[in-house]
Amino acid sequence: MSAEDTLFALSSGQGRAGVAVVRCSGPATAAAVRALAGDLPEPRRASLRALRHPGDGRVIDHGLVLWFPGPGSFTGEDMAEFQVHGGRAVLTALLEALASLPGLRLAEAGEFTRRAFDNGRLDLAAVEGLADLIDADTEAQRRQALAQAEGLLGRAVADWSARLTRILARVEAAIDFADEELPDELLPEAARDAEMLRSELVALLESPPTGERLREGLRVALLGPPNAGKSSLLNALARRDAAIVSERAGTTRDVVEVALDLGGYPLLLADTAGLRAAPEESNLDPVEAEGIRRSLARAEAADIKLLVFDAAEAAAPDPASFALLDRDSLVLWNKVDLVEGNLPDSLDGVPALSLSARSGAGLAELERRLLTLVEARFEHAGEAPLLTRARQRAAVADCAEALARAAQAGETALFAEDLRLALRALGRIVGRVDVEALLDIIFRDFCIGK
Ligand SMILES: Nc1nc2c(ncn2[C@@H]2O[C@H](COP(=O)(O)OP(=O)(O)OP(=O)(O)O)[C@@H](O)[C@H]2O)c(=O)[nH]1
Ligand SMILES: [K+]
Ligand SMILES: [Mg+2]
Repeated sequence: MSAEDTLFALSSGQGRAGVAVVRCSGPATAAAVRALAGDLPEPRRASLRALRHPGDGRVIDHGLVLWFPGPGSFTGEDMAEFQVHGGRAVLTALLEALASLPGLRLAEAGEFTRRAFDNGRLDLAAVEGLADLIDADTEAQRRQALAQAEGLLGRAVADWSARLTRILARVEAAIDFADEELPDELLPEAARDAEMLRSELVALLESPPTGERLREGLRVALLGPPNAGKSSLLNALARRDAAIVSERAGTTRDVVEVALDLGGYPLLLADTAGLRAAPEESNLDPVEAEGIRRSLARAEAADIKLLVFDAAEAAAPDPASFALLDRDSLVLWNKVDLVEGNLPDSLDGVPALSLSARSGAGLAELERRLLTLVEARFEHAGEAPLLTRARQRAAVADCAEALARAAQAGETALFAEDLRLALRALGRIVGRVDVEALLDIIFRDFCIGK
């Protein structure tokens, strides 16, 4: 597998389509275009050509050819795109024709992007953003992924690294010219600047993990006593029968999770087993007891808890569920179709909504309230979050720790060493150092043709 190989692959989706795109990257690209299209079209302009099989000259299809000479291409190498009719036989013939040319081979998953990275066209954080952009299901995910793919984190890392390098230069000058006349301020200034950077990084680490949640989905859990209608609400919100509903208390055992797009935000909505007070004392079916254990774990991990009660029990809500109420929750009085009169609009200071999973009353209001809660989580500075993955967060934490150690270092030489470690941690974010082990993991997430 050498960079001398020229890669090709179907870059649009698999299966029949109106138009399919086949990409090619590497030194033999120009020869491949000439072999199929007869000539090399003007760079970066779509040109209509008959594409012929180089073996027997038969016309495979008429299509658009785009020629992107390196290094100004996506991969940094010579590249071409063939846009042809997306029939299976057309693609088989075109891919076969390309494979027959010397120096060309089918690309592996993520290999185009890997070359873009190897040629310095993208840093590692941007590669991750690109993977997220391809996977984005909702509008908010798309915005965040695009900002990452366009180098948002890479620019921040470049700024932090430049500041650290200036600090390190002063400390190294203090070491190298220890015997000479140096300004007294050199080391104290370096220490002060290092501390300023450290506190900025700590503030970033302490901000909520918005970026990670936006990639994975905000975790919303439906919790409450058995038969309150949690599974019915899950189905109503998901608009499909994802969970089993029955009049038997204790129907749901395992956590049932559905992915929802709420106003452009990704949610992971979980239905859980009904909670009962002191399950270990009542002789509960062990399967249901395990279900309750899982419900409580889900409550713990949830970003937002929807506590569902039967409206008939609003006067004395079940204590096991009541115990979970906190500022991250919303109370739902379900089955209002069965009760008369108004229900309290809060419970222990937590806002409460009245609704009916059966009639649909109040569901639109629930979605509005939920969206407000979700927006409050995501829209804190109005800007795209810098950190979107645990890997990036860990590297920033390593950098901040090294800076904290630097502040404690008694000796100038140790101070310099910690600053170098801090710089190294930043280099890991963009893939400048310690990159080999990571690459396979990151590029594996891509599909062939990307
Ligand atoms: N009348 C009325 N019945 C409802 C409503 N929501 C749910 N039910 C009924 O209440 C019963 C229990 O509903 P589920 O959705 O299974 O309740 P659950 O909270 O998931 O129950 P467990 O999984 O056993 O904890 C079923 O017979 C539902 O049809 C509602 O809004 N109005
Ligand atoms: K039930
Ligand atoms: Mg249920």
